[in-house]
Amino acid sequence: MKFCITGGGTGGHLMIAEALVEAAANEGHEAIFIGSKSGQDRKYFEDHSTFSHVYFLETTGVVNQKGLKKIKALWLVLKAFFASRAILKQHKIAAVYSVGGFSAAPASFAAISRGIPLFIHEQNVVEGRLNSLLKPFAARFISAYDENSAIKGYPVKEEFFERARVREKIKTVIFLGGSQGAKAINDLALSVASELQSRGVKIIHQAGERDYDRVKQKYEELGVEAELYAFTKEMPSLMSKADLAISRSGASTLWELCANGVPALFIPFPHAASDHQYHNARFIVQNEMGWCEREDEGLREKLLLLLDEDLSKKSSALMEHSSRDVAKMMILDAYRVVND
Ligand SMILES: CC(=O)N[C@H]1[C@@H](OP(=O)(O)OP(=O)(O)OC[C@H]2O[C@@H](n3ccc(=O)[nH]c3=O)[C@H](O)[C@@H]2O)O[C@H](CO)[C@@H](O)[C@@H]1O
Repeated sequence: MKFCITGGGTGGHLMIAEALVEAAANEGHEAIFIGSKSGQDRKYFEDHSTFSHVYFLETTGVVNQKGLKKIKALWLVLKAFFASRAILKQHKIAAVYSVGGFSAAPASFAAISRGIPLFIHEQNVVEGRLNSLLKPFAARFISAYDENSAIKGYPVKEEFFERARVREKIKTVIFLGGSQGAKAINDLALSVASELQSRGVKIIHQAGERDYDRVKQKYEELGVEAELYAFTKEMPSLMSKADLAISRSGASTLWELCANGVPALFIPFPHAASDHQYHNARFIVQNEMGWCEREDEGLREKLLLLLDEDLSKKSSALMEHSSRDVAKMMILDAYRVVND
């Protein structure tokens, strides 16, 4: 069967697109991609991907624009909608899978207008605006936070499951700032680094490209040995070494920690759309699988208090809450819906 996978803008959406195209290929299906010239879509898929064809249309976000800019953005979406209709027809697409983000709009509306089943993957607890708008027209709306979702769980790479283990005592802490790094988390790490070292707790720290040099220098000044990264491709092995994470609550990171069994103190990015990182983290807290604190709430003391916790209950609960092969299940489910 031929799929079209659409959406993107940031890594959070594009990684799901990547998981889906790989799952589709493993099941013997073909997939094309429709994304945008803006955002990171081209960086991900232009030169190298499992997609048979990739299209990057000229679109920008509509929601946050005003006045003339909004009209121009809508005009671009309209042009891209007609281009997407033609692409879907040319490739005889049987199903469109949206991973959200503004670049999903043209191909999603094109699917609806052609009567092609539309499937949506929502990464966050708070629905994106486009996803909410399209939900009533979708054949499926997949969300890891919704008990009624046709597929349970979040597409996470197998390596995170393979290296999973139940955590008990805290011997290693990992600080994670999301794909961009987070200054607030870097500052927190530096404020507790000496104390951690004196208690024999090892530090792994992903600081982000922008703040890397400053953080490196500060660790040197403190005389603290930390395993420091700007951006790393070794996330599965680094997470597996850690017993506790101090992390932003971007959806992919959150579910990777879950799959690997690493309990976390989440510190949500305060400016995320509709505060969605806070709500992602609250989902974990409500299920008694971790902690969440706002950036400004005496974080150092709270972190130090956590160091004596026995993590085994939370760690086991996280592992029980994650499902393997979610991307594969999404593809199998879409195939069934289309062929029923
Ligand atoms: C600021 C913002 O709005 N971010 C959003 C963006 O997340 P963003 O893409 O920033 O963050 P996520 O946590 O979802 O994903 C980050 C991914 O990058 C990987 N990684 C990170 C650092 C590193 O050094 N190496 C590495 O491989 C992580 O393992 C993870 O797989 O999309 C997500 C999904 O819609 C949202 O939940 C986030 O809130």
